[in-house]
Amino acid sequence: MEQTSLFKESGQSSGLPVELLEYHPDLFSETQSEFLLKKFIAESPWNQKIIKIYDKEVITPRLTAWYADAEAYDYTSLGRSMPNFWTPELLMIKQKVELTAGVQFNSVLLNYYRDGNDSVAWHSDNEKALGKRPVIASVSFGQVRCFDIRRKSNHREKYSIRLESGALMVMKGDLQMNWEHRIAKSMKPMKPRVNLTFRVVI
Ligand SMILES: O=C(O)CCC(=O)C(=O)O
Ligand SMILES: [Fe+2]
Repeated sequence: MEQTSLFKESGQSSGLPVELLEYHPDLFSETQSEFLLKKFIAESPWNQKIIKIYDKEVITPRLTAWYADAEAYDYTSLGRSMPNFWTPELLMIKQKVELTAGVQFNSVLLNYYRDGNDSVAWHSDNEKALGKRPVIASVSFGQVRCFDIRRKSNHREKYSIRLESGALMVMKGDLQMNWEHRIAKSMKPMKPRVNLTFRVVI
């Protein structure tokens, strides 16, 4: 079973070296973030996926939508659904994120956490299609949620970073190789949050 967060809210500094994680608050203003949050919630083609965990089918506790360049991926051979076409808002955000991250992305995964019951379990984004040391740029709109990080080889080595509305976090280097992350459920009342993770799929 998934647990609620064990960590104290530790502010904006993750404590991790910048070679692994960068945090850029206020990439988008409060007004812009509020506008984009509402637009994404209302207009994205949200899916709720069913995944297998230990042979049991479970419904993912959040909604997702994904977008990619038409030529970015051989979708059919990987059994993935067709991506959606970029919207003007996503292209605007992508451009801004690319300037700060210094990488050009060809896809984005949107996650919609409706309330404190929505979450993503411990994982690392180490799919083959992302390459060995992927740069993943994560933009958050809406409710501040805690992003927990733990070392794979020693779960006691852990960090937690509050992802604020309008902020950009860049994950890179060995982060996906040696660390896992999650957004835990919360007992506190939580308003909606939309997160965008820009990726390069190869
Ligand atoms: O919502 C977040 O901040 C994290 C999402 C995430 O880890 C993912 O999409 O792989
Ligand atoms: Fe992730």
